[in-house]
Amino acid sequence: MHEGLNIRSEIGRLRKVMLYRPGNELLNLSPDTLGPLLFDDIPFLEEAQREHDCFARMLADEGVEVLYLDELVAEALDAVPGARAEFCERWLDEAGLPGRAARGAVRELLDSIDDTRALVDKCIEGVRADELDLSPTRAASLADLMLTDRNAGSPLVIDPIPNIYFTRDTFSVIGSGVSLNSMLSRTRRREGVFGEFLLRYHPEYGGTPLWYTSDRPHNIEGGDILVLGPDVIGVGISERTSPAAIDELAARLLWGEPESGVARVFAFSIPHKRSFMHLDTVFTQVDVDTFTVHPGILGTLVVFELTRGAREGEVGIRRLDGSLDEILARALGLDAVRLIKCGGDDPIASVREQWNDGSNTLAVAPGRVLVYQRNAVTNDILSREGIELLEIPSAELSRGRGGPHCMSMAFWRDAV
Ligand SMILES: NC(=O)NCCC[C@H](N)C(=O)O
Repeated sequence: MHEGLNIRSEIGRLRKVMLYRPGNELLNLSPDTLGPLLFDDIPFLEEAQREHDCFARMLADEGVEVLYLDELVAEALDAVPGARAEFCERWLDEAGLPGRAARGAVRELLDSIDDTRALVDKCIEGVRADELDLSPTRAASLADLMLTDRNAGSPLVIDPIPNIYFTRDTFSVIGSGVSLNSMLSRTRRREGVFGEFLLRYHPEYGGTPLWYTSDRPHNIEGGDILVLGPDVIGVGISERTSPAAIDELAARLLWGEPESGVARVFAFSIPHKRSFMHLDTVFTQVDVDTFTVHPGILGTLVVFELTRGAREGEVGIRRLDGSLDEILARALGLDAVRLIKCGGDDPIASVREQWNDGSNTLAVAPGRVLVYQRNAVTNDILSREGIELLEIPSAELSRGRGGPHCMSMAFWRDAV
């Protein structure tokens, strides 16, 4: 048993991880909502679940304890009297439902669900108008009527939360604390509520030190945070993560109480576009001195190092010169690191496989990583370079634009 949280690297033997198995929320995706809900296509649910179960089984076979987000949230809500009702109200606020009567009808629907995990799953699934008892006579406002009128409104009163299977993003374990992230998009901000309650009320994880909180105005997402070593993290300045959020996070990690153990924060500026969405779609660590990288990033990077400044509470910032491998070697305290290019030197394979998360790997131990099976060119190169691969079937899971690293939140790793 590994109690609590302990993440001081990206590669130490993985002991405990949090996943979320895709569920009925994917059935509430439709062509018109793909854009705002950040999907590129609609996955075939049954197959996505089969692939995800295979992912979870491979982790378990490696001796990793696999926890599920919805189960943890349900345990948290059951642990404290009143937590379930508080969660429902908070989730309703975040859903942004305009009509008062509609809100009451959704609350009734939630209250009719006995099992708390089923309640949590319902909140992820979304709510359709035809599930509600909201006759025109009960509707209190135009907003209520528009929500439920077959000809005027959308069939969905509350959207699904389909990206929640990317558990990497809404909160990030750093050391034995957590950055509860402030997500950029509306759909992903709604995910934050689940982490918030887990970290507030869960018997084991409640009371975890928070290095950042989701109510902060500056956006930061977990895919941009890589724990490179016991005292050093990397953060992407990206489409999703603003420099101001990194300033705040760094100040807290470097100076706050309780101590985080972090003494250096490397901020990597990456292009603001969907294929480079987060730092972990650009590079991930596969061994003590080895990373797999998107070749598109080589040569274009601006990097800063943030450390304690001279005066209490002050953060010193230095712009770093050098290539990505030199900067990563400096961060890890090594003479050199090896970068393995996603897709090798083939310009089409490299962009195609990066689009399908070829450089988004999850290490279960140094030199042993989970990868998507579909990225054959990259996987072949990694194997030839001596990295042991566990390949996950990935035809459907990849349609959400995230790989094994995005689909997992590591809770506990042994020291390297
Ligand atoms: N860390 C990651 O890169 N996560 C993948 C998130 C994919 C999701 N569809 C999103 O756009 O946020």
